[in-house]
Amino acid sequence: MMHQQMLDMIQQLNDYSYAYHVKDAPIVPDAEYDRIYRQLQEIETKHPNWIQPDSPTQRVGEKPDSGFANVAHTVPMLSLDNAFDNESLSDFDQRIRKLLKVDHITYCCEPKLDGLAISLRYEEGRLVRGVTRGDGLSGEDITSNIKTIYSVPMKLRTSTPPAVLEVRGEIYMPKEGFEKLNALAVEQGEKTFVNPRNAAAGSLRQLDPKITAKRPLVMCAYSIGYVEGWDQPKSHYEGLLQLSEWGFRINDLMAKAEGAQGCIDYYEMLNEKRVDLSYDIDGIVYKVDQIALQNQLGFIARAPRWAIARKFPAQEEMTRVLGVDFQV
Ligand SMILES: CC(C)(C)c1nc(N2CCN(c3ncccn3)CC2)c2cc(C(N)=O)c(N)nc2n1
Repeated sequence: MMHQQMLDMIQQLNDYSYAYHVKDAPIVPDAEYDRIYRQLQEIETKHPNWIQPDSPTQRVGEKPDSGFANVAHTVPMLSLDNAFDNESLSDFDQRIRKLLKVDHITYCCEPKLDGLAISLRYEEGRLVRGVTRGDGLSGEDITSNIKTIYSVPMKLRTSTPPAVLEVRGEIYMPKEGFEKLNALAVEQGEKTFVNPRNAAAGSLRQLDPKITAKRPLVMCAYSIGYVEGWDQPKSHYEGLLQLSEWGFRINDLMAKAEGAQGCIDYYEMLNEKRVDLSYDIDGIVYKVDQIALQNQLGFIARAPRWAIARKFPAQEEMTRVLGVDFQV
C-alpha cells in the first residue's frame, strides 16, 4: 500500500461523507464506507507518521486536558432584534429603505434553527478551531467536539481556499435523533433532555469527544464571519452557496424574498411546513441580501440593523413537554 493510495482513500471517504452528511444524498452503502474506513485504520496503524489531519479517523480524539479554553471571536457574533408580527416586518423594511434611500430591498430568508451558534475557523482550508457563540465577543473552544460532527468539513473542498475563513453556523439535533437519544437514556436509567436544543447543548459541553461523537448532531452554516484572501460575493445568498460548494451544509429552505410582502409570504409558507420539518426551528431570520447595504446599515448595539428574527408561537414546545395539545 503506497502513501498516495492512502491519500486517495481519505479523499474517497471524505467525498462519501460529504454526499451523505452535507448533501443528504449517499453515494455508497454504509458497509462500503466502513470497509474502506477500516482499511485506512489498518494503514494508519502500520504507518502512524502518514496520518493526515483531515483523515476521518482524526475526528474523534482525546478530551482536552483542562476544560474548554475561552477564545475571543475575530469578528463579534452579533445578536438579533425580534419582529413579532407582519407590521414590524413592514416597519423593518421601511426603516431600511429610508436609511438607504432605496425603494426596494431583496432579503435572504432562513429558517431559524433551534440549536447552538458556533464559529469555525479554517486556515489554508483546514479546520483549526471551533468556538461557541458565548456572549458574542468570546466563547468556548470546543474544537475537539466540533471535529466529531460529520457535517463539519475537516478541510474545504477546494484547491484554492481563502487564507483564513471563519464560518458561523448553528449546531442542532434533528427530532428523530433526539427521540432516539432520549429513548436510550430512559432504557439506561439516565436523564433525558427536555428538547433537541438542550440535547445539542449538553452534547457539545461533554469534555469527552467520544461521547459527543455518539450524539446525532448536525451543523448548518448561516454566515461568513471573518475572511482573508478571498473576494466575498456581493450577495449573502451567493456567499452561502459558495460555502455549500466548499463542503458546508446550508439549509435547503433558504430563499430570497422581495420586500416586506415577500418576507410575509415566506413566513406563511414556512409556518405551514414547520410541523413536518425533521428539525426544530423557532422562527425565521431575514437578512438584507446585498453585503454593501449590510455594511452601510451596520448594527445598533450588537444587533445588525440589516437583519431581524421573527419567532413562531411556541405552541409545539408546550405540546411536547406537557403532552397536551394547546389550542389557544
Ligand atoms: C449573522 C446574523 C447576526 C444575522 C445571524 N445571527 C444568528 N444568530 C445570532 C443570535 N444568536 C444568539 N444566540 C444565543 C443568544 C443570543 N443570540 C443565535 C445566532 C443567526 C441564527 C440563525 C439560525 N439559528 O438558524 C441563522 N439562520 N442566521 C443567523 N444570522
